[in-house]
Amino acid sequence: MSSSTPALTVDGLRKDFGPVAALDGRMVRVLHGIGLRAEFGAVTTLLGTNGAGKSTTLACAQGLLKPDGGTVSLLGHDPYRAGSAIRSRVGVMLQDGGLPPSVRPAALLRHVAGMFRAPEDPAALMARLGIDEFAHTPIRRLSGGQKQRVALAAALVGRPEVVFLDEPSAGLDPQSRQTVFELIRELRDAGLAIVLTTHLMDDAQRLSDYVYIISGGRNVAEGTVAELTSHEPTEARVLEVVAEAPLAADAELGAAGLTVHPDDGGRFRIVGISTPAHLAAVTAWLERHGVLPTALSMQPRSLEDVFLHLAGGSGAEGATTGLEPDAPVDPAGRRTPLVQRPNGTE
Ligand SMILES: Nc1ncnc2c1ncn2[C@@H]1O[C@H](COP(=O)(O)OP(=O)(O)OP(=O)(O)O)[C@@H](O)[C@H]1O
Repeated sequence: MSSSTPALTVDGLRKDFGPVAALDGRMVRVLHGIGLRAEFGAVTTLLGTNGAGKSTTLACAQGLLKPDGGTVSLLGHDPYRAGSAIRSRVGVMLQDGGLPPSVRPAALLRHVAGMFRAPEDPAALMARLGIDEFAHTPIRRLSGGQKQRVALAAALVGRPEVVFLDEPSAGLDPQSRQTVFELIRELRDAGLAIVLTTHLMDDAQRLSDYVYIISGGRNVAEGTVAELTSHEPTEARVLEVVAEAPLAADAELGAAGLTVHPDDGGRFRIVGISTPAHLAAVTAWLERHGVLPTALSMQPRSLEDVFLHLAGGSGAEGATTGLEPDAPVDPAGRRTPLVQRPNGTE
């Protein structure tokens, strides 16, 4: 990343919600000291499971929510207090769009463009994003993916310096997703700071210059995709063996740190980190069982492998690190499981 002043700096960000009636009126802490930087000319991604705290972090970074601790600097200002001083320089695409249902996309984009001194040409933006096909249909009649494209256009029409995109590919078909990705890369190349959230590994891996993985309202890892997927040389590659033989699971392989994934077609895959010891364990096991694999490969570790490892080996959807993100806050600021009662509240 460049050494110039970042577009966005977040340090030690804390956010509490409540009081929550279901928790006897206690507050819940959802952000526990999040830190991040977003540079101009880069796509910075907040990657996390549902409920990790991505949207809350973005809302604080945009000045929509007041932090309960820590600092946020957006274009050199505290966004919560700066108001109009920075609003025209920031584009925001919210989850669920927040679009007025009875307005038509063309009218909406012309209206939003009219609020800025040097906006994009709404017609050109609509053509680029394929909105012209439904430019005169009321927003409430549009599909989720069509609304998503209108929301993106509304975020970009003012020619912002920083753009916040919350789950930008949600609901898009593959072609629209490709168009949106190309546009995001172009904006990045034109020098904009792009901050996006996603829980989709593929989006993060394809788009990001720098990734912050957050879980339970905390930073758990950060780096470029290359750094995150390869900074541990011994864990940089994933070992995969495919064989056509009925097999469910194997304790011997499990003990060696390898997992067996059967599929419907009677094949199975043995997956693990490609250390020499694992390779030796697998080949010895194959020999003992008289199985000749149809494929044996060592692949680069993907962002998903890193993420699942950090999230405790469960699926990306709903993976946790052991404590729920909205667990109550104890007096010392530590999260506690929901079943336990803290002695006090904040
Ligand atoms: N107003 C609120 N009151 C209480 N809890 C809230 C409130 N807003 C968010 N939360 C909780 O804060 C946590 C973080 O929510 P947030 O929307 O930031 O997560 P996220 O990572 O963006 O998730 P998703 O991918 O599902 O959008 C969640 O547990 C959520 O239930």
